[in-house]
Amino acid sequence: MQGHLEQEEWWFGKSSERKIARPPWASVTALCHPRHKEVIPRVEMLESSSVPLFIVFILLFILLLVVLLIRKNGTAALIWNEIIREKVTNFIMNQSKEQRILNFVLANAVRGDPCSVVDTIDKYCSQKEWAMNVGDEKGKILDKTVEEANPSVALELGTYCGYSAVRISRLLKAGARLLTVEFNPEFAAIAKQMIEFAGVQDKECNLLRKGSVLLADNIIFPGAPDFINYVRKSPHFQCTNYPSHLEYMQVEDAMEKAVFLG
Ligand SMILES: C[S@@+](CC[C@H](N)C(=O)[O-])C[C@H]1O[C@@H](n2cnc3c(N)ncnc32)[C@H](O)[C@@H]1O
Repeated sequence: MQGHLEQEEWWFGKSSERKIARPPWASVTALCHPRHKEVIPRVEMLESSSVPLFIVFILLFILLLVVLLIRKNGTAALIWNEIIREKVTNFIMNQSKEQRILNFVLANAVRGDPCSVVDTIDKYCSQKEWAMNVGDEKGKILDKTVEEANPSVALELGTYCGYSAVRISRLLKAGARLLTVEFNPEFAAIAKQMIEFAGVQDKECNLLRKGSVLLADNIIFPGAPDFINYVRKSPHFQCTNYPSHLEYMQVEDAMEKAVFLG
C-alpha cells in the first residue's frame, strides 16, 4: 500500500526508512494518512524564504535592545554618542561636532538673541547630535538658581560650546559679570564665537564671598564625588540637590546647589 501513495502526500517517503533530522527552528507534529493507521511524524521546516525573515527579526530585536540600552544607560549612551557615532561623523565630515553645532547656530539662530542661540543649540543636540551642554531640563534649574541668586558676578568652570554661558548671561542683571573658563582650546574657540554671536560677553570676577552660589552639573553621571563630599560635609556650604536627567537623555542625573555661608 505504501508504494501506491502519491509522492506529494508524504514528505519523506516511507516512515520505516525515515531519519528525521530536526534543526532547532523546526517543529515536529504527527501526520496520519487517511488510508493508514500509521502515525507519521512530520517535520515542519521553516521554508527557506522564512529564514532571512527570521534573521531580520532577530537583528531588529537586538537593535531594539541596543537602542533601549543607549537611552537608559549613561555609559552606553556616552560610548555610542561620544566614541562611535561622533568619531565616524567627524571622519566623514572632516569637522568636529562642536564646529557643527556652531555652524548650525550661525545658520539658524538670530544674531544678538541669546534665547534664540540657546533654543537652537537645544534643537540641534536633541534632534541631531548629543552634546554635553547642560541642556534644557537642567537648564531650567540653572535659570532658577541664577534668578534666585541674582548675582553681580557669576563664575562658570567648563564652558564647552558656550551654551550655559549664554544661558546664564541672558538672565544677568545690567552691569553683572560672567567669567567662564574652558581648558580645551578648541572648545574655547567655539565658545568665543558662540558668545559673540549671542551678543553677550565674558568679563572678570572675584572668587567666593558669603552668599556665593555654586551650581554643579553631572553630579550623578559621570559624577562629582569629591565635590559633593566636600560641600556636603563642609559647615561653610548649605546644599540642595535637584534630581534630573543627563542632558537630552533619560539617564538619571542631578544638580547640586551649594551656597557659601562664609
Ligand atoms: C559638561 S561640559 C560643560 C558644559 C557647559 N557648562 C554647558 O552647559 O554648555 C564640561 C566642560 O568642562 C571642561 N573642563 C573640564 N575640566 C576643566 C578644568 N579643570 N578647567 C576648565 N575646564 C574644564 C571640559 O573641557 C568641558 O568642556
